[in-house]
Amino acid sequence: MSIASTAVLRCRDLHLRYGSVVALDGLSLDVEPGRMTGFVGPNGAGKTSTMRIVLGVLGPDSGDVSWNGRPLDAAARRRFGYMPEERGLYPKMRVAEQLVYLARLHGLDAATARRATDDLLDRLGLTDRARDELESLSLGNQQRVQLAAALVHGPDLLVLDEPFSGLDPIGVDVLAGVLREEVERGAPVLFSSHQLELVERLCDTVAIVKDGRIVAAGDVERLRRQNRRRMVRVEVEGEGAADTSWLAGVEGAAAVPPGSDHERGTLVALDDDTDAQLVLDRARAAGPVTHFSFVLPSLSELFREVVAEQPAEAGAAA
Ligand SMILES: Nc1ncnc2c1ncn2[C@@H]1O[C@H](COP(=O)(O)OP(=O)(O)OP(=O)(O)O)[C@@H](O)[C@H]1O
Repeated sequence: MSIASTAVLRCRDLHLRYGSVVALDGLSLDVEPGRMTGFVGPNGAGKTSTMRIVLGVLGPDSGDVSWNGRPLDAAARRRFGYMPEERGLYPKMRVAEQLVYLARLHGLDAATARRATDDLLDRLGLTDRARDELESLSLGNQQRVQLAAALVHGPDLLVLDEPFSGLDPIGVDVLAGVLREEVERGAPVLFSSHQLELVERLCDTVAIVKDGRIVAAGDVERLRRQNRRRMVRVEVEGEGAADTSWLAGVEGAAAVPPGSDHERGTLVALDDDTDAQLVLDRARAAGPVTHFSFVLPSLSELFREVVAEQPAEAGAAA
């Protein structure tokens, strides 16, 4: 798709208030072609508000949104696919019928709408549910239909508000596979999520928002590498990850609480001037060291750091 291959969404200096609550406080965000962008941040940080502005559901108090270098207008928005936070399909309508209907609303002719529907139901593993009423499907399958609704007109850009919430691992894999195909087809994807391991696994780019502003953004791997905080993973034979007593007394070294992405051994965060060899010496005193390596922080660790670090200047009443 020639248009989508150069497609870029730019949000610049968005401000939005709900009464006295500052929801967006100068938020700027790019969604680049060929990339899956994860939009993460604490509850109430401004993700849904930003997405609603992109889709024209809300207007910002100030700031601009452009698409391919031009101010975003209604015609361009009709070519976007949106999965809102409040899922809004018809519970009593049959799955395929509803998708065909939505595709026709987007201007597809009947035959094309039916083809697009069949194709999507197949990709999302829902072919055998095509004739069922939406409300008879499990919540996870209803969510797959929601994604189908955002995709049925072959959009130029996808904006998805927590598309993975509540899905089982197979549902996650199915949705992730379809989204990856969409990115490869030429439609960049912006999705919000609180599942940071998932974002790290799926996304090329991440934008971290806090108090209505972006506090870190860019290539996920580069952000992890740029992080100035050094960490080592240490495994001491016979010592469980939870037992970090051997580290006691090493100044400028702190055990990071175990998480699912670093279950083996102990992850130790080092201050700038702490010598990692001191940690190794202490570990060897506790027992044979079976593993010692420097590791990059995970996205979750990065998130905690940038979200905790930035002073909360805005977001409350002004
Ligand atoms: N309709 C509304 N009226 C008043 N305040 C609102 C409204 N919608 C959002 N807010 C406030 O605006 C701020 C940003 O909310 P938003 O829903 O954009 O955040 P979010 O990052 O999507 O949060 P979450 O991760 O919890 O979904 C919050 O302080 C929220 O309470």
